[in-house]
Amino acid sequence: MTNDVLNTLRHDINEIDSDLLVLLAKRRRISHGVVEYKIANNKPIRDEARELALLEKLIGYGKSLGLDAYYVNNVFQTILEDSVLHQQAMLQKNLNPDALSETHRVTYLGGQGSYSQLACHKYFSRRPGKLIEIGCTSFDEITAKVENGQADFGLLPIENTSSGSINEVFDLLQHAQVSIVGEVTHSVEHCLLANPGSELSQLTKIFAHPQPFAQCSRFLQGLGDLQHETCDSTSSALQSALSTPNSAAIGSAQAGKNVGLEVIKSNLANQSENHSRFIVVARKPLQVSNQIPTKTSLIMSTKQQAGSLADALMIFKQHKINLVKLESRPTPGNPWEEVFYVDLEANLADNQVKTALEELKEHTQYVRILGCYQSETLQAVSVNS
Ligand SMILES: O=C(O)C(=O)C[C@]1(C(=O)O)C=C[C@@H](O)C=C1
Repeated sequence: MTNDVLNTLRHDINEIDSDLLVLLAKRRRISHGVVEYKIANNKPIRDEARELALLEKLIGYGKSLGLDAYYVNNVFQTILEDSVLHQQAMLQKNLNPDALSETHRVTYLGGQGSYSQLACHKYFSRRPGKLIEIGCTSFDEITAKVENGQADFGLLPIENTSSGSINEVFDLLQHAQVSIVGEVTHSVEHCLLANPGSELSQLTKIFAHPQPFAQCSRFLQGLGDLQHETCDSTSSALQSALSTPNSAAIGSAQAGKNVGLEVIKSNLANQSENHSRFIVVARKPLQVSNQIPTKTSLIMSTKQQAGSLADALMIFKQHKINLVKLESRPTPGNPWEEVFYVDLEANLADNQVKTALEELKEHTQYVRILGCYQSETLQAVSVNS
């Protein structure tokens, strides 16, 4: 095949890809129109029966065109997720017009290229407005700036599929005067990044935030006794790698490219599906529409007697409230006493939930609602193909 033939084929592919983008943008605009109907008619945003029918039809049609079911399903699940999350964000904006203003001042950990920045861009891409980014060097600084009004929102990583819960953030939530108003998950693809021309065998030192170190522990063990230097954020790890000979940093390929570092090894995380979940905090709670999947997070300490945690959890069962996360942390100043973090699939505006939370007070020493927010961890509909 000559170069000319390759160029022609690539030109054709480029045109098709552009056409696909035009169609995707058009589809998204139409889906925005559906929200108006759903607001006017108080219908849930998600219609799983419609999604299933749509996927089955598309998979069937795809087969007739020689496209396998797995491929078609994956592509359209992504499109549907985008559509649902955009619709939800629009509905929330409609319900909280003052709180979700045209300018979002957002604090997050690190600066250019940090995973928190990527998650921030993802979250606010669905919430149009001017984004003013405030990179911070600690989780405390992130919440302090929200508390004192220097920022409208703060983004905090709360858990990761490889390294588990981020305890520092759970502990911070015990005393921070903020409300959880949102969540976003972001896939974290760790790469080893070094100055151009560097080789793995020449490295003597690796810079990273403690989280990437934990999430890539198996790969790092395999490298032998290289020096590990922990940094405040991925952005500062990248800067250190840039200025230190024979060193590398752990970060995303995009972050490396932004500062002039090259990928010398990719897919470093212990789990191939490495995702982080971030919470979005604000000074005041937001109202959450009953038309969208909602989570409520709370902290509670139970009475110091046998069965008190089980009694507290039974209340959720009795009220048919699904518990999606339960985490325990020590209570500061009270050794061996635990405080429990609970995530529920529940909306605080729901009477059933209000009753359950009243009953919960009878079985606990202390309950504090951390926030009620739209759930962005969507369960995809499953298609038999
Ligand atoms: O058909 C609808 O009700 C829509 O809102 C559109 C759409 C889609 O993007 O296709 C989005 C969300 C629903 O869960 C189902 C389908």
